[in-house]
Amino acid sequence: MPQLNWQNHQNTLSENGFVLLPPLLSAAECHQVAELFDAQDLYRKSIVMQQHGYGRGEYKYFNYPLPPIVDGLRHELFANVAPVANDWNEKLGIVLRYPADLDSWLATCHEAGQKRPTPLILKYGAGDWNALHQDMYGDLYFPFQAVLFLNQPGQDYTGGEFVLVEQRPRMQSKAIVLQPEQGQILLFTTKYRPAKGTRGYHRVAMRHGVSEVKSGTRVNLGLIFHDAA
Ligand SMILES: O=C(O)CCC(=O)C(=O)O
Ligand SMILES: [Fe+2]
Repeated sequence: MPQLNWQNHQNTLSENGFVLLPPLLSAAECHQVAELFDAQDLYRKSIVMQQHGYGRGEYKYFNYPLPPIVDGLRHELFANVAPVANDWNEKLGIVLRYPADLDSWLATCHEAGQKRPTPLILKYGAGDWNALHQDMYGDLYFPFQAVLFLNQPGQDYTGGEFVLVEQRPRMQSKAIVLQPEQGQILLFTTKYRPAKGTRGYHRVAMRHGVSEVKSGTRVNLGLIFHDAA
């Protein structure tokens, strides 16, 4: 991964509950990752979203061992946002602290029975979309997750914006709509973020989804840092 100004990105993530990193992968590298969608033997489970009421489209959970690029990004991102995760838990009065490295955190997940890998690859064609949701797979969770955008909007697909919704307590929700470039990574809140009020911090729940793809194909890589029960 090229050198990033992590201090700035950590601050933005902490303040807003999401941060869009500058493009980190070339178009050719994105293409290679997107092609994994059709690889045999890499996956533990395939989901056809319309069969579950999740929207429309298909996604697949990788099996261990993860492809090196997926594993490398998962480790590098975790190490750089774990300090923000700990700061959030402190602000929200949650006692759990995350270790500095992903392997120690995954060992904790595995000991608690959350052993199945959660990184996934999603493919949407025209008419496909992803309903607003949260990716919880057990009691243990990490407060951030990431998506890597593998196609170029306007060129490879139209529509298919990434949508974040903040469910503010006793107020109407706020929507954030993003259309990142190919090769960008978005880090965002998995469950809730701390927001400062008059009496300290309170929890603002966040959900994410994808608006309907109007044309073309949109493939994304999802990186979730807790494993699944
Ligand atoms: O396709 C997307 O951008 C959303 C993927 C998603 O929901 C996830 O990675 O958890
Ligand atoms: Fe998701």
